[in-house]
Amino acid sequence: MEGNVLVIGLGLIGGSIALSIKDEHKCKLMGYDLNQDRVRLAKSLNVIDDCVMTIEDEAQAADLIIIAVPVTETIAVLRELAKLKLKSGVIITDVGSTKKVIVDEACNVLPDYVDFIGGHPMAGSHKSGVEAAKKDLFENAFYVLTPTPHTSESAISTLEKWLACTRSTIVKMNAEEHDHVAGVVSHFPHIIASSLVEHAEIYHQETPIIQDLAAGGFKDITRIASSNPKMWSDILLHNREGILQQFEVWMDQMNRIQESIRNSSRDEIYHFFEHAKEFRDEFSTRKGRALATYFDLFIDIPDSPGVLAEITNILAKNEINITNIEIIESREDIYGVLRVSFRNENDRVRANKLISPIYETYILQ
Ligand SMILES: NC(=O)C1=CN([C@@H]2O[C@H](COP(=O)(O)OP(=O)(O)OC[C@H]3O[C@@H](n4cnc5c(N)ncnc54)[C@H](O)[C@@H]3O)[C@@H](O)[C@H]2O)C=CC1
Ligand SMILES: O=C(O)C(=O)Cc1ccc(O)cc1
Repeated sequence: MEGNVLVIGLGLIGGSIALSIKDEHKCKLMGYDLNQDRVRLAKSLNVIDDCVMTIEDEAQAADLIIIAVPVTETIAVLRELAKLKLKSGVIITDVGSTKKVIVDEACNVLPDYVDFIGGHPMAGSHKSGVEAAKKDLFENAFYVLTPTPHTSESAISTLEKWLACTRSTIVKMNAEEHDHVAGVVSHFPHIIASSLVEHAEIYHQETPIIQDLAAGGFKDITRIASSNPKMWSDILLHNREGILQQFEVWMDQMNRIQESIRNSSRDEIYHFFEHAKEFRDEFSTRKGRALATYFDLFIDIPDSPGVLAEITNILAKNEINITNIEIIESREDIYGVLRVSFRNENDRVRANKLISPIYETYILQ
């Protein structure tokens, strides 16, 4: 694709889309952020071709505008864009984690000659900022678009062509459906993750060793509690009604398991875990990966000096980039497990071919 692209909001998501588009399309990629330091950082990191000091400067020349700011700010940006004389046929999209309020506002304020299509790449991280952006962030994740019955087919198809570079799986649904689904798999779980951390904190005051012993499962289930509190407050207030309904269902479920434990009802407790396990185990066999773009290779390593260097050297010599590396368990008497994360499936497959003849490797599906 060719044209002028303007990304408004140069954080984790805006930065990642900008990198991906810049890598694939012959376009001029301009970036704007309320925080001018962020714009300059994005320029020095080569995330954008040029800095924009006010939205007016470039919005009027843009063929594609991507709004990648917190959801309440998205409303303010839409109102600002509505005051400008934009190019006829310009496509405006956003990346917000909620859709109904945003799509309704876009329909209300934008003129008819502009095509707005709500968007939500369902992948990311608890990190923020352009410094955490990566061009493969959305690879293999779902990317939801929420056209309305009035959205032109040609605008949807043009946006899909622009976004093909993300190598995500695009799915279309209406904004209400999106908010319901995102509420269940993303918004509500963020509340639970943070409440588990708060729960531990209550006991930690009397028993400080809790913080040291919190490991494995607790860390996995609460990783997202380290996300940006401002971003998540905005999301919950946008999806307020849906979230409130889910509280009812959740409380009911908690009451039921509490009751089963109170009655020492082994069968009911067993079924609670069994049922959850069965549904959870189905996730990994389904195509596409929502909310995660990690390509991990697990390697059994002896706990001896030089092993890490050996593995990273092999990968470096073969020009395979590592996005993360972590020793999961390392004790003197047993093998440790190294988790090495890659940008994409191809890198993981290549790494596995190189490492598996030397050490035992695993790929968890
Ligand atoms: N973080 C994640 O994993 C995901 C986030 N999202 C959505 O993407 C959007 C952006 O999130 P992140 O990139 O994570 O946040 P971020 O905090 O990394 O970046 C947001 C950027 O927007 C800028 N900004 C704020 N208000 C602005 C305004 N009025 N005009 C211009 N710039 C403004 C901030 O200075 C910041 O640089 C949010 O709507 C969020 O719901 C969607 C998918 C995943
Ligand atoms: O860190 C994680 O796993 C996330 O949950 C990332 C995320 C955050 C917000 C979204 O709207 C979608 C994905």
